[in-house]
Amino acid sequence: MKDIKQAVIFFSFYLKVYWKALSLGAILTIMATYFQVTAPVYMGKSLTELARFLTTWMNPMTRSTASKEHFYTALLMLLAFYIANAIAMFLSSMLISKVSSEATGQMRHGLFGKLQKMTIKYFDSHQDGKILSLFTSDLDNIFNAMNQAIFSLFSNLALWIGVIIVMFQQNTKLAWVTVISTPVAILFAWFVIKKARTAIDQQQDAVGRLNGFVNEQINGEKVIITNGLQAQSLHQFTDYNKDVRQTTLKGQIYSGLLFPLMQGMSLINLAVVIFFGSWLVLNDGMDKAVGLGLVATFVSFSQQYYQPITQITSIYNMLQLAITGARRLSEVHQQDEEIESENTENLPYIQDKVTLKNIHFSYNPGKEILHDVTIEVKKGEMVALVGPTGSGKTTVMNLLNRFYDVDAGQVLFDNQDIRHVSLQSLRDHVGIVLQDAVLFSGTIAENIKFGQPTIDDQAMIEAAKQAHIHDFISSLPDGYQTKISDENSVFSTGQKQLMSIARTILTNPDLLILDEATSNVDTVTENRIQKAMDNVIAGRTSFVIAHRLKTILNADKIVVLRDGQVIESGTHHELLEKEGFYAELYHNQMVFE
Ligand SMILES: Nc1ncnc2c1ncn2[C@@H]1O[C@H](COP(=O)(O)OP(=O)(O)OP(=O)(O)O)[C@@H](O)[C@H]1O
Repeated sequence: MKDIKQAVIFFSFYLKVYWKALSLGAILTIMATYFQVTAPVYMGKSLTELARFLTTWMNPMTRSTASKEHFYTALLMLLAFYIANAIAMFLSSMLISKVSSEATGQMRHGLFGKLQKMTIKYFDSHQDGKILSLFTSDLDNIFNAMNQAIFSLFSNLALWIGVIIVMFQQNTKLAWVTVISTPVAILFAWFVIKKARTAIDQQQDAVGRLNGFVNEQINGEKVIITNGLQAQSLHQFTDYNKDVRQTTLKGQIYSGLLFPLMQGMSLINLAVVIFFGSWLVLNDGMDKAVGLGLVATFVSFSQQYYQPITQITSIYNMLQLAITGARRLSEVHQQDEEIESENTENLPYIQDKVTLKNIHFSYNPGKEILHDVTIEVKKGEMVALVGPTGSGKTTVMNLLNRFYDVDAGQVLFDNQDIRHVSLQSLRDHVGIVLQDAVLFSGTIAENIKFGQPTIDDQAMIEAAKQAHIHDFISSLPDGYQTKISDENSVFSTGQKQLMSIARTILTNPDLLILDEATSNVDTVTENRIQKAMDNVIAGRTSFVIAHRLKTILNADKIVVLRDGQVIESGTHHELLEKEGFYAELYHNQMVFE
């Protein structure tokens, strides 16, 4: 029920601007229904007129007065009503399709826009695949439901009500005979739908498990091949696949049962209507020609009456999927956005220092990750953060860029708390080089100039030179215009890293955060990356997350983190002399270098 309420709010929000088109669609549907339910009356009339004509014509006394005029008029009306019905249906469905595609476009836009305002916390805690499925399966389900199911639901409901009204106008007894079996049909349909739904849920779970497995295996293919685990992988796949096959079959059997079941009910009902109709004509003293027409009319009504029940039950799943999709999209819209403080000022350039002051921080309530952390970096200096995995180095970086807000303490640029400056100006001042270099589809030039497309080529080339990647780019046939997404231009991790360093150099950040990434590359590339990093760091206020201690020997200050606490800090030599945790880390690493 809560889902349905949420879906109604969601759809009303996106559909309210289309109220005129939707009202017109509704009027056209009602008109189409009127034509459709009135047509059988003319069919009956034409048969009555034909019977009357034949009776008059077969009697030699009255033959001269026999006329087919009324028969032709009724036939023409029948034809006109069918044509009018087809035109109104066509216009209405075109209108609904237009509204559906435009509204889905708005939903897609709204979703993407919302994601752009979302906190990093959201992306940290939601899998990429799940976010992507909002754009693919959820929006597809919503579009299909709006385009087919909602239109079908409305037009079938209108048809159902219309048929009931016209049937009772035509003949109450036959109308009761036609509708009497409805509760049985709905009960059957309900039972089958419930079974089908459980089976389809199981099928979707099985498909989800299979996809998860395939995704994991593709990502880990190198490990599988190196360890010769292909046969085992295939064996596991066979089990997942079997599960999907079995649940799909079960789901299809139940959902496939619905249509023939309703069709069967409709045919039984038809036989009952013909039987009682003929009985009524023979025993009710009705004019035989009128009676024949009436039975023919109710044969048609009986089919029309069952058609909406069959259609509505068969679109139930489609509607259910759209309701789920609307709930999932609504949940995204309810997520927190990045908090832009009131009275925000622009962050001035650093004059003296950047400080993390007595920081306490937790991602989730009750589990503090950083405990009273204080770190200071003077303008133009480099501070290196070192510590075992999970000690909180990346978390410090997240706080400096205000991806998360601190629980207690302050992040200060000079004496300015970053919660009181605009997010945009903070992000303009801070440049980040991440461990995993991210390149977007487009050319190399577009990637280096990312976010500042108007910058001139000379500055871009200069940045690439400082990042030690210019020579490589120049050696490519298309140089800076080489397409990143091109199948033929697959760049190495090191090359991607250097390009992203060039991008950061070009933004000329006031504060640089560098998540050192030299573990995945060969020694030559590692040296080039190191030189590029030295270039980007030179004279710049910077925080470096160091994984390899030999790269930060020249840092102005090394801060050692353990379990979210600063346990030591000083220069490399000072820390070695202390013979504490850092000295131990350093000696241990040097053994492997
Ligand atoms: N998004 C998150 N939500 C909840 N906990 C998190 C999140 N990110 C990190 N943590 C937890 O915070 C702690 C510190 O993690 P952090 O990534 O800062 O460590 P790190 O020193 O950078 O580690 P590494 O050297 O392995 O990158 C860890 O216990 C980690 O499990």
